[in-house]
Amino acid sequence: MTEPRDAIRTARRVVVKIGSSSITAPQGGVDLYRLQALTGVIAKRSLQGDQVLLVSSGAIAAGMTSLGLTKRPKDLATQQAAASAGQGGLMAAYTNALKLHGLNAGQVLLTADDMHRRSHYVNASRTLEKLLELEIVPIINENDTVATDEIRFGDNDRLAALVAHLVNADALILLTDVDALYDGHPRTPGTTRIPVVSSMEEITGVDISATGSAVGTGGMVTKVAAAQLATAEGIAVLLTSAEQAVQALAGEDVGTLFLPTGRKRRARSRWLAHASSVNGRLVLDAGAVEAVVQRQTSLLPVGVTRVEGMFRSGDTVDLCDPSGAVIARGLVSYDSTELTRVVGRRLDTATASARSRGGSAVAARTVIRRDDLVVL
Ligand SMILES: Nc1ncnc2c1ncn2[C@@H]1O[C@H](COP(=O)(O)OP(=O)(O)O)[C@@H](O)[C@H]1O
Ligand SMILES: N[C@@H](CCC(=O)OP(=O)(O)O)C(=O)O
Repeated sequence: MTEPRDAIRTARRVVVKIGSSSITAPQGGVDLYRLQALTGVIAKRSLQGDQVLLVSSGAIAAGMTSLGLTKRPKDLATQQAAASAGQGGLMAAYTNALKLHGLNAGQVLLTADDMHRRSHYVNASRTLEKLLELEIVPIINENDTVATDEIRFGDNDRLAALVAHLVNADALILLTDVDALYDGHPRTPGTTRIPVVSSMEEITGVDISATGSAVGTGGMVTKVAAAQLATAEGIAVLLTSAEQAVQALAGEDVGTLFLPTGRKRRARSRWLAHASSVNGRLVLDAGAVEAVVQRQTSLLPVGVTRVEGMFRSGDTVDLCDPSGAVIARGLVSYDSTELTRVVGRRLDTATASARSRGGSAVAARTVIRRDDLVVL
């Protein structure tokens, strides 16, 4: 019988995420000792022939010393300045540490837009694939210096899950300053480690609200959300402390293992379901909901009852059932103004109807092709 943690031990492509608190000091600056311990673990796995990508936080915390700060800055501009001052040194530390093992590191800084836009996403995927092919260890972080409050990931746990989708990883390892998810705040007496989570419902009552270290951002909430994102796409997730990284990668019974809850889908579907940004909503009638969800057919104008939001052809829109619940997502082949003129019409009558209603003809066509649709 296979052990659940074999999924981690045997994974060929692994995304490891390390939090700020695990590679920097509480008052700022890179903690070289702990960074080298981490690179030792990554190098061992890489030299075994597996592919490891590292998502590393810590630029802001690393840059605090250059700015003369002893606390993580709260405002965006100072965070960006700290990240700018810190990212170079952080990357240099990784480059030097991996070199000791004969490995090269490649820096990849991503913005939320790189995930939202299909062309950027595909481009990022190509870059990462090339780095892996060349046996260069990708070291990924958010491009903090150009991110604004509205368009930032904010936490690297989500970024790590999206990177795991992007490269179709077999496993995601979230390394932090606590050795596992506990059934309450770990500082509360009597709380115990949760070794395995098979479905997110199992942990709905668990208190994950307390925030963690002085330099970290999301606490446990963002880690559980990241685990949910990755496991939904068939990726096993192991959450543990940086100190237990060796045991975690060896498949030992440490940390919390989140088992895959969904099947691996096509790359395009993964992107549509989790990374693309949604620009509008189409409300469908019951027949169209059944066609899209059960029979997985393309969506035709006749099944659309309402168009909400302003979008262009090629944008992502949510599909809702008559009660407004989102049931699917897809790439729409009409602008919103065009689509408004043909909703509810059969393909053969839509063109004429559009001409009579709007003046100019709209060539009636499929609203969303089945290949451009993902059921949620
Ligand atoms: N139920 C829980 N189990 C374990 N840790 C928890 C729980 N609830 C909150 N936490 C907190 O989450 C923290 C980890 O988050 P954070 O400091 O943001 O880490 P990182 O910098 O690695 O991203 C832990 O230090 C812990 O205090
Ligand atoms: N991009 C930021 C990290 C943001 C973040 O998610 O931090 P953490 O909660 O420590 O993983 C940085 O490099 O400082």
